[in-house]
Amino acid sequence: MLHLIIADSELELVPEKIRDHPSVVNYAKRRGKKPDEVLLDSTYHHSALRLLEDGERRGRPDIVHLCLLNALESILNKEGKLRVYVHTRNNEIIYIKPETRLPRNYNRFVGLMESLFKKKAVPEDLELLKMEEGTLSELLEEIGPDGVFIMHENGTPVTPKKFGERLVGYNSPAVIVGGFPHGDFLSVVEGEKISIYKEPLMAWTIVNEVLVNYEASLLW
Ligand SMILES: C[S@@+](CC[C@H](N)C(=O)[O-])C[C@H]1O[C@@H](n2cnc3c(N)ncnc32)[C@H](O)[C@@H]1O
Repeated sequence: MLHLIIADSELELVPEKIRDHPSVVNYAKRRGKKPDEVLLDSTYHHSALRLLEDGERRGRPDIVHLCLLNALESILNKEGKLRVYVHTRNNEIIYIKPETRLPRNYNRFVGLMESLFKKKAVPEDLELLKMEEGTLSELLEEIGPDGVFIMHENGTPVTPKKFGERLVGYNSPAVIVGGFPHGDFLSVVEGEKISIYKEPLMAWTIVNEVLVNYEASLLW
């Protein structure tokens, strides 16, 4: 079983500091919601983001959406060999049941995340997605992996194929991918840093490469 963690993800409700900014107020009104009920989104809140610390990297629910679509629709997940978690910059953890079918449409995904922030579990009966407070270290402690790998452009260079072959040597490895567009991890955890390409790649590309190469070594 592979544990995939999308870590330090830029997924959050609009922070209090910019809730009365015109870009936020108008956006919330258009969507029939209150400013404290909507996700921060760099596409719509670009001018307000400049007022926030780390504003250049925040408000990227699209990264989480693409990583989750790729992971949940993977052969590895369909074979029951994958668990996926999202850890956010504000130390929330989203637990996702493998049978979850996420909306393909981005706007519907945003609506789903907003209701998860509000209710802490969606749908309330099945709890396919559940949100709890927790740091990345606490999540790792709970999972108890026998290997921790941090995907990082400055890590030890390994080809994707060789990395897949290495991962199958573990019973339940954890692989951490950054759910942010620029810069480095905010969380500090122990683990082996791995680079699978000479340049930085998008988080969802790394997710695909890791899952496909692990699957190839594990199943075929
Ligand atoms: C878009 S990157 C993060 C931003 C990157 N530091 C930059 O400034 O361009 C998102 C994540 O993908 C993973 N990643 C990106 N390139 C990688 C590479 N060449 N090898 C391994 N992981 C990589 C890392 O986990 C990283 O945190």
